[in-house]
Amino acid sequence: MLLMPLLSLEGVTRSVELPDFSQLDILKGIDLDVAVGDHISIVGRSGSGKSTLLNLLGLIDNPTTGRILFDGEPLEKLSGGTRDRKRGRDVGFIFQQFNLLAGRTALENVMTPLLYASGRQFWRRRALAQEMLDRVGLSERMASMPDKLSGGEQQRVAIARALVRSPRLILADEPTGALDVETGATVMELLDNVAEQSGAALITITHDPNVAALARRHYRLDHGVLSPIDVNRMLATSLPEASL
Ligand SMILES: Nc1ncnc2c1ncn2[C@@H]1O[C@H](COP(=O)(O)OP(=O)(O)OP(=O)(O)O)[C@@H](O)[C@H]1O
Repeated sequence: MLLMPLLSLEGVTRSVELPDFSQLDILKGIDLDVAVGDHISIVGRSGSGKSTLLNLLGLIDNPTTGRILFDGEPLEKLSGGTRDRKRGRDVGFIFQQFNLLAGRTALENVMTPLLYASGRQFWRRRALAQEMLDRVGLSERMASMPDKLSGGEQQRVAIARALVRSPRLILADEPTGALDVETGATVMELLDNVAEQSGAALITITHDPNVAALARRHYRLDHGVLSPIDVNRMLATSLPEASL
């Protein structure tokens, strides 16, 4: 029996109207199925449409045409409030610049998403945040402020925060972009492991082929067109970033 994908994009396009009333087609006919436990990478150069696609994958924007299904349910059928709750509960975001709250400890940062949870997750928020920080290897740094943590440690706090509500989909937008190569590789390995342990799907959007290579399925976004790629061949031929 085939498992139903967690997230499906069917013929998705996204266009905007420019000030001169012409139409800019940013995303063109995108088909993508993301299953529970998948790790997908999407590479693309600047301006290829990565952020636009991320906003669709993250249940933030609507396609211009085509459909997005989450758990087999078309998103256009959901009210704004239901969609917001689904995003809060089921989608975790990780960004290049960590986006931690300054002046709040690592533990408080990780607890923040649980303030919007209900029931057990809300009442157990401190213990759940402690468990998550432990899983990313920061049990000794729970009381530290972000500005006292290294870049790699800050990104591990951000990973703990993204995963603390046990989302089923994790979107990582240039997660290693602000880290040196070695720290970036360690952080990606950790992210891959904790996502897998949680049974979540992980989508990594990056311009870096080495980061993309860590995923199990690889895609390239080029002028709004998404196509599968053989990332190992791309690495072997050492194509420069501009040719992604
Ligand atoms: N609302 C908008 N109005 C006009 N043009 C837009 C709008 N949103 C995006 N674009 C254009 O669409 C293209 C894709 O934008 P997008 O931000 O998705 O690219 P990107 O791949 O994320 O780029 P980068 O890696 O530089 O952030 C760009 O040329 C951008 O200027």
